[in-house]
Amino acid sequence: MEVTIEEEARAEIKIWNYVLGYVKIAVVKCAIELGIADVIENYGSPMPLSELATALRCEPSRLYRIMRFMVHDRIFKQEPINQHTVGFSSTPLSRHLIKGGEKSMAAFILLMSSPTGLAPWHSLSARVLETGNNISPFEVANGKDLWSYAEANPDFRELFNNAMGCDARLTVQATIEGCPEVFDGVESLVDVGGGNGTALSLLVKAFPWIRGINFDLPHVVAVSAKSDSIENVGGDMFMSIPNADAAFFMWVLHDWDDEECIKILKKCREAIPEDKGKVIIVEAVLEEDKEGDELGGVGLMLDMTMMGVTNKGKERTLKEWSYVLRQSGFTRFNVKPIRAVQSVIEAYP
Ligand SMILES: C[S@@+](CC[C@H](N)C(=O)[O-])C[C@H]1O[C@@H](n2cnc3c(N)ncnc32)[C@H](O)[C@@H]1O
Ligand SMILES: O=c1cc(-c2ccc(O)cc2)oc2c(O)c(O)ccc12
Repeated sequence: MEVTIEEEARAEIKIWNYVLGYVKIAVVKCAIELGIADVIENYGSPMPLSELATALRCEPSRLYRIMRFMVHDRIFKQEPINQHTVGFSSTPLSRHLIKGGEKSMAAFILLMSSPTGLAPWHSLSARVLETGNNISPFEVANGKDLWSYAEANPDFRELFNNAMGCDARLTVQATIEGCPEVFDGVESLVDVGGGNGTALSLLVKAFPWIRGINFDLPHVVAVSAKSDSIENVGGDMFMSIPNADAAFFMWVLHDWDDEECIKILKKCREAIPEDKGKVIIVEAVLEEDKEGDELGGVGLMLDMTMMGVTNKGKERTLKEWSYVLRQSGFTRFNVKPIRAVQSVIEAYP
């Protein structure tokens, strides 16, 4: 088939985007480390380069080049201050770079751009080969699987748990806004693999009738947030799960293969009441590839991440979720899309 000049031109632009693909994460890492988004947000009106450079103690011409890149990528806006000067302003995107902000993804970006975060990507091809077995690129690079490595390295554990907390804040907010009815009548909720407790603390705040149990590996809950309405319980979800009206799983089942998910979900069935119990699963549901479906593209990148960092984890289609749930003894389920890469799946015994 004939290739048009436009197609060839688009291909060349696209290949340069792959060649220089690391630049975007390098620049946002730099912006987070310098605190650029924090300073511009606090300034409250368009901030001139000279003041930004002074506040951050940066060399103005190099800071200008960083800002020019981020304005081009629509991270910041450039707006006139007067006839002669322009200043930089925040955008919804730049607010994700504010450290500790409620929409912050800063800790996630710091995880992904850290040496440990980048290490898995050097051995993805080995994983795909027939000889690749079930050892993840993460384990090849770090000598241990993700969970054992996190247990042995407190600094990495904190980086990882803080990164997951970033997503939890955004996704739980989207869940609360998108399908609050899921939590009606739920008096006790166990968050299985709840990490540092970010998700559960937001859920009990939004739905104050819920008594929460944050359940994770013992070394994780040892440093999880403490509160009156949440009990932290350490254990292994493959062995047993604390009893509750409902079990909540966010970004946990995609870390495991079907057989492992079925084991976990069978333990979960034992933990919830047969009549009014349910599981609430917050995970991506992959769909057929649709042109321009940006969220679908994020789901597929997440699937690559699962291939890189877990030994057997993967993202699942609706058919694959249906298989896992039915094999675990759940008779019916529904899927609720929310404003996130994940959807909310409610499944009943
Ligand atoms: C990707 S994180 C998700 C954390 C949290 N649900 C969130 O979305 O922010 C997966 C969690 O599963 C936990 N986990 C791994 N193996 C586990 C096990 N055998 N029993 C209980 N939790 C486990 C990890 O410690 C980690 O906190
Ligand atoms: O988005 C992620 C990223 C990771 C990750 C990346 C790099 C590393 O060196 C370790 C972990 O892990 C994730 C994960 O386990 C998960 O359940 C969801 C998302 C991510």
